[in-house]
Amino acid sequence: MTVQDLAPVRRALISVSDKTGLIDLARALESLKIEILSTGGSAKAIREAGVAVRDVSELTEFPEMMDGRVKTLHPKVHGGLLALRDNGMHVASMAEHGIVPIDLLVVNLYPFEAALARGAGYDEMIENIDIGGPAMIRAAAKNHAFVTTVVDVQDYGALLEELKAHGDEAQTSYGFRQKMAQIAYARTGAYDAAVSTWMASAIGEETPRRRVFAGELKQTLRYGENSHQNAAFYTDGSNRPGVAVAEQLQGKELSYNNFNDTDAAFELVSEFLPTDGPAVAIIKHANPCGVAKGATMKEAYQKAFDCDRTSAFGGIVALNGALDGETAEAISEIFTEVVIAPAIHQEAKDIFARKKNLRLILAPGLANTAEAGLAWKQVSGGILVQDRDNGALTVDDLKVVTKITPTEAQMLDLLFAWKVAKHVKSNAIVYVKDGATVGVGAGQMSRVDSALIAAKKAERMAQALELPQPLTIGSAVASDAFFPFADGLLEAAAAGATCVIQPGGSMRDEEVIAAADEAGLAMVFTGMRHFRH
Ligand SMILES: NC(=O)c1ncn([C@@H]2O[C@H](COP(=O)(O)O)[C@@H](O)[C@H]2O)c1NC=O
Repeated sequence: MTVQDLAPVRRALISVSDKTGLIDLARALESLKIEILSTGGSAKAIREAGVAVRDVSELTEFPEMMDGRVKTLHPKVHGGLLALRDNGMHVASMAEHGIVPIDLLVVNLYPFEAALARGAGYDEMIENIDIGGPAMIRAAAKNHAFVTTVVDVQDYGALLEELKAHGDEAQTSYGFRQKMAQIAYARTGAYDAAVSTWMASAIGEETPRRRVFAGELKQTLRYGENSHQNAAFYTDGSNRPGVAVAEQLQGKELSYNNFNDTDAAFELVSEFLPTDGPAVAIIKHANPCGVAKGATMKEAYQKAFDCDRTSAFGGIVALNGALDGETAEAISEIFTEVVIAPAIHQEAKDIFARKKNLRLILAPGLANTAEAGLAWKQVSGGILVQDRDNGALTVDDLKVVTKITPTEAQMLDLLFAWKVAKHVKSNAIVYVKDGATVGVGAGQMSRVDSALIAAKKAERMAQALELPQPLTIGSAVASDAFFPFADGLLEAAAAGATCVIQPGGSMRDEEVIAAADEAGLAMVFTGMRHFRH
């Protein structure tokens, strides 16, 4: 096979489920003197628009049959796509069997992903698995030395430009065909990823022997976690509310770290439903440095900010409700990288318009933290897959293990601390008072250190705010995993915590409970752990 840079396009086969842009494309191809072959519905639409088109069934001399399951699966189609135009034997076979070359394939597939999104039943999903389309795409893309393959409506414009760019005859360059072939294979790969992932869940296969992940480029990023790392953001097609589908209203492009931190902030604040009242989370390096509820959004922000004002500088702020003017004014007082909210008042937009660098993101509603799904993490040579941590508790799930039972107000703070601890890197210790974090210890290798660091931060804030004592005095404390020894719990007690929430389940639970009783603490067990790494 010799690769020609320019390949003529004299015949196209169009078979599209999504008919967007179809007529304009067909008209343009006709004006370029390209013969159009097409399948049932596509051919009908083209013909109705007054453009000349030949039915594939006329070419194959076979009717489309079995509800469209068989229409293009024929040697006259696949031979026309796959034949090497410079191979004598291929050319002879074409002549012998009446196969004509097909130089351009335009296909988009049965809308399997859309059927999945609307929760279609098993039989409907099966009928939405396209067979003939992927077969043609793979054939044409393999023969990109001669054939151009287009699978995305968004590429119609580039195709037409390319066809017109090389003189009077419609031709495409090798580079263009290669580029389109790569996209084509990624499309069929993503399609089969969606089919196999759906199938695993439909048949209750939790750990299928083979798994595929597919992504679509949302944007290239200036760099990754560090400036020497290339990076890009790919969406997974789930349309889950959050950073992937949110709209950026102003500010510089989100960086890799911005995406990561904004996601962490938004997932955390989404733990608090609008019915819980206004809530704000401030995130640095994927850990919260302040989370609070308030009577107003401004109050929630102020309380979150007061947890750790030093760390909040350059942070990511996420809100569970509308960003109003007074909250925007308060946020504007320090340097903030990103603000994300499910609604943004015009007044807030006007205030942030003065802060050109601040990235303002409008999310389409809160994330559903209870939603089931998979979480992926790359390790050397593989990918770890697990269920998303969608664990959630109510007061009824808690077991009081100490002599003292938490009061109703303490219970509320314990549950608040527990929700926050779920989003803090382990070992996580979170002190909460009156619906606001007052100390967060994150990512330490020792639980005792997390308890100590959080308490130290609270002391520092008390000094800065000129409070008579740290807010950890009389606080509720959450530990994301059990206390293996009493020492971590005693550190929290020394910091002034009066009630504790933790999973329980340690070999030394008895010892830890005895220490809690002796320190006069109320303690509840959740029976659920929230490690996060
Ligand atoms: N079975 C086949 O031979 C076949 N060939 C093409 N298709 C698909 O049929 C759709 C277009 O159908 P229509 O032109 O009838 O609207 C395209 O999404 C295309 O990928 C097929 N359908 C399913 O496999």
